[in-house]
Amino acid sequence: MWSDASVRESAALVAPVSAPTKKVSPMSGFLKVEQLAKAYQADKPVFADVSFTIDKGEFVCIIGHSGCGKTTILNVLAGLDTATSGNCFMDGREINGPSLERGVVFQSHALMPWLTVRQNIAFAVKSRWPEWKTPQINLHVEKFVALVGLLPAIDKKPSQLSGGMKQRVGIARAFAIQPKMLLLDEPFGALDALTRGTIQDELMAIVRETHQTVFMITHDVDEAILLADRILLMTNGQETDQGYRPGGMAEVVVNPLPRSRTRAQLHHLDGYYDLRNHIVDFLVSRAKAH
Ligand SMILES: Nc1ncnc2c1ncn2[C@@H]1O[C@H](COP(=O)(O)OP(=O)(O)OP(=O)(O)O)[C@@H](O)[C@H]1O
Repeated sequence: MWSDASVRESAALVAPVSAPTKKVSPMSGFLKVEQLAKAYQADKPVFADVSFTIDKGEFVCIIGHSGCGKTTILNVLAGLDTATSGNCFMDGREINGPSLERGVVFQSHALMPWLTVRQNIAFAVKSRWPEWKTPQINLHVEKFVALVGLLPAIDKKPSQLSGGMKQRVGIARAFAIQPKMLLLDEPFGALDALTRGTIQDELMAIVRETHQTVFMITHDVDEAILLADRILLMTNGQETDQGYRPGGMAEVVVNPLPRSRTRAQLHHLDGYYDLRNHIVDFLVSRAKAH
């Protein structure tokens, strides 16, 4: 899933803001996904009839077994892939290509190895605001590098950074273009547990502070419970006695835990185990991985 990450990310960074389109959606919500389907084989769609909305400032995670189509949905939202049928709208406009209105972070950080941290982020900032002069770009870059605690490494190249630091740069870059929406495809998947926890905390703090709208793929149930306001549960496509049934959205779970939750106290909160068991039960008995 990750081999084409740098191509996808570069496309997302350099593409112009999508032009307005005429289609208007009847559903409410900042992001609207309507009856999305993707089929590589016409008779066996990976998923079908996927509809959901995300409100402004909401953090939504999607969970499902490998192959159910999570990355495909994220790529369609990023404008890097097209659905076989259905529509996606953000802020009233149809998504029909990559746009700097949507920041994307992949599992592999997809930094340009020949550029320093500052230059990697400045590249994105210049694409977003071509009229800005160098001092303004530098100030802006420094602000977001500081946000992820990387000022001491700002003039280093990716090869001089640890995996966690590189992932922080990717997050700083996504935030620096001040997108209307952040799309995160397992951004912490390649990190060790300790680093992952620290960056989860940082991401949560920045998201809360900036009221960022986020759509994130994760395989980690605790990560979803910590970060998400709502968790989308997806089933895999499967053969049944009645024939092939495409994958789809089985359930949308609202996170009842207080938004002020932290990683350290999560396990002590009322409702945590009920929520966790519900999601794990879904994955074990209803999601049907192949
Ligand atoms: N270009 C392609 N051609 C054919 N099939 C594809 C293509 N891209 C993805 N698929 C298939 O579509 C299905 C969904 O892929 P996708 O990467 O969206 O799943 P996912 O839920 O993100 O999986 P993972 O959790 O492993 O990343 C998989 O069965 C995959 O093999």
